Amino acid sequence: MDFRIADSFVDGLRRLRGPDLKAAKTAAFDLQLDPAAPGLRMHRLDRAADRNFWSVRVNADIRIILHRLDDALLLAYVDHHDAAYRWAERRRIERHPVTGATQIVVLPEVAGPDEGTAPPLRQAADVPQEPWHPPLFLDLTDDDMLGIGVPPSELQAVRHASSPDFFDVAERLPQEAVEALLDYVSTGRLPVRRDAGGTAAFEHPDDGRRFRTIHTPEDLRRALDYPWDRWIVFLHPDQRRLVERDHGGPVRIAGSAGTGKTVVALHRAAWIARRDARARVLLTTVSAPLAAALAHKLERLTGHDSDLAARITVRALPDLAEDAARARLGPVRIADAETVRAAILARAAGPTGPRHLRPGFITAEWHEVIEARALTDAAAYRATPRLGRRTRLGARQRDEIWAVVDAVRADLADQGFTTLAAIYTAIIPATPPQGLPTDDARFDAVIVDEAQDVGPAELRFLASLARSGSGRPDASRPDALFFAGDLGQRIFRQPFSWAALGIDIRGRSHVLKVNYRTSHQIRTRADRLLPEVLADVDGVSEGRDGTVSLFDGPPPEIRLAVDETTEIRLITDWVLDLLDDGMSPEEIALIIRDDSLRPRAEAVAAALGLAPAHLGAEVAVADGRIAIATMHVAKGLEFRAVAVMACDDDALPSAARIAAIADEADLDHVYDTERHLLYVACTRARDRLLVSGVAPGSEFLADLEA
Ligand SMILES: Nc1ncnc2c1ncn2[C@@H]1O[C@H](COP(=O)(O)OP(=O)(O)OP(=O)(O)O)[C@@H](O)[C@H]1O
Repeated sequence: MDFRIADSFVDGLRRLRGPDLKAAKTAAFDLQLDPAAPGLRMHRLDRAADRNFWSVRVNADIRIILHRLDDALLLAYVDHHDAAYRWAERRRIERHPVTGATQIVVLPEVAGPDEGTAPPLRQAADVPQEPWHPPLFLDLTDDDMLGIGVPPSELQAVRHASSPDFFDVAERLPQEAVEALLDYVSTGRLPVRRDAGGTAAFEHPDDGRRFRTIHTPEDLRRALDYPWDRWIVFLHPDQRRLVERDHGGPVRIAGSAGTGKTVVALHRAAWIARRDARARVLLTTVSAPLAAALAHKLERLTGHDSDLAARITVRALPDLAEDAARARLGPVRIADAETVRAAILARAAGPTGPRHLRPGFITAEWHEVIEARALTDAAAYRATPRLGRRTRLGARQRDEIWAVVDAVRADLADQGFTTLAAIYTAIIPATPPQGLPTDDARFDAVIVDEAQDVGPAELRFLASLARSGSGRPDASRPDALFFAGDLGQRIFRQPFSWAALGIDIRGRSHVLKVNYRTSHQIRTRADRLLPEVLADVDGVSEGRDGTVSLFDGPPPEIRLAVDETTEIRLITDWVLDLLDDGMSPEEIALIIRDDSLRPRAEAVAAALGLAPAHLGAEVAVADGRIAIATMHVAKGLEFRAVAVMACDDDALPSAARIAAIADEADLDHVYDTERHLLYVACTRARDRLLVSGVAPGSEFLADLEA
């Protein structure tokens, strides 16, 4: 007997509390163990249009709605008695006549006011005339719509849907149909239909979005443990394919913010570890707070499976490098940016320093080129392309710079410091097999999130961590390297060629297109900050066109105030409205460009009478507190409502950063990353977004408004 749960069951569970929730889970486990157990008091629902719906008594008030076939049970829904019955009476579970996908169809003829097909009629006399909006899908034939999975009963409603009411209709449609219709609205074309080729019931690729087959009690426990996290149980068919496929070499998953790249990376790690009971997997990312967030999510995904958890290492890239360096070199102390700046200044401005090169230029060259690539000798530096830094440097100038770099490295060593380049040089094996990390220290699969911010030396280090059958690192081995990232969110690193370092993802780059996080209105607005197609140095392009959000919400607000006090007041009022609407403080974040703007965010919290949670490596979101985060820290987080505040003309792009530019060509890099920062900040919002500043405001706001 096949046993499954539906996403609607998980949604129902999410609304239950305390003893009801516990009892519903217990009943679900009992059903899985023995659906014929007499204690379950199961009976067929006489008034349901679908004759396979049964009710199971959980306690005096709660009922599970079961869909029962001879050879399959599906936990379809759970709720208080009357609501559960009403749900079942209005639905039918059926296979789509054209696509073959199994769908939960809402029956229009008995639809209630919350799910009626026609908008209510208004009295012409007392309601102002609303502007007329043309139907969006009049040009589509029935066959077109059936081909994308619109249930036959919804053809009329879809045909007449216009932009203001599309999402009302969409609530009754299966996700695959909503996605295809939105794609049609944005591109004028229907997506090519996935041919499911005569799959059995519940085995169509789209069925995985809403039904999950449960094989063991452990499977069920995992699915019900955190019912509020749908991604743990239900994947989009594209996500599932990328997780479970043999890619035949290094692969990169792209997609704009909120399309589930991290979710795919997490599932991939768990999938590889489950597939091979001896596999060791590394799941890594670019900073410690992001790694902590990954570890937390992975724990949810793997549940109590301690063997699985033990074989998946989650660690931030800098920490991995430091661990490896310690193992090789003993205790290490890495020079921070300020120490490096001071050391360069002392050498470059001294009597032997180069005449025509400013210390600021050398410092940028140190970070962007020399350290990022872990260069150790002048010849390598001379031969290095300087992407993103277009000032042409002759061989003599490069030698002059190298002389400073050499001296600075020696000075730092005298002070007991090492540099990242020294670390990477020590830990990246140059000529195998000498210097290889032992096999125990390497991994069968290396999975990297936020890959857009990985630098060249880090990429080589990652490749060296991939284990192969021969005992040598072999990054081209299928499954060895899996990257997830978005070029539009590159905020730390200069671009560089992955192919030149032997990591060739050409032909293995995939773009996710369904945005689960951000409302249609917020996503389309934020997307205006970036070009439709971004390409990396190797010419691999990532298109953002055709991306869809599955829900809608209020349009984002962009407001400029005459001064800081007025801005603080307008944000305070905005948050008060949200709180009045029932949002909790911890669902709201104030995001600022950098720490210098923190007092303005604190003033908003104070005006609201709320304690702030200053997010960072140590502090997390806390109940009853409003979050304050810089744009860099906000990366990887999400909130129901976000105010991106203090977007003044000198804050974004950062005037301080622009003033520090030594190479005019760096201006592009600074502008790009500042723009990306605003994009990252705006896309942390699920439902509500306010972008504010003091007039005239950041020049980027015009793009958001355009
Ligand atoms: N299959 C899914 N079903 C439901 N929700 C999903 C699914 N996949 C992703 N999500 C949700 O979408 C949101 C964004 O997911 P995720 O963080 O993986 O996106 P991302 O592409 O990595 O975003 P970013 O680029 O901003 O880091 C999360 O709330 C996640 O739970």
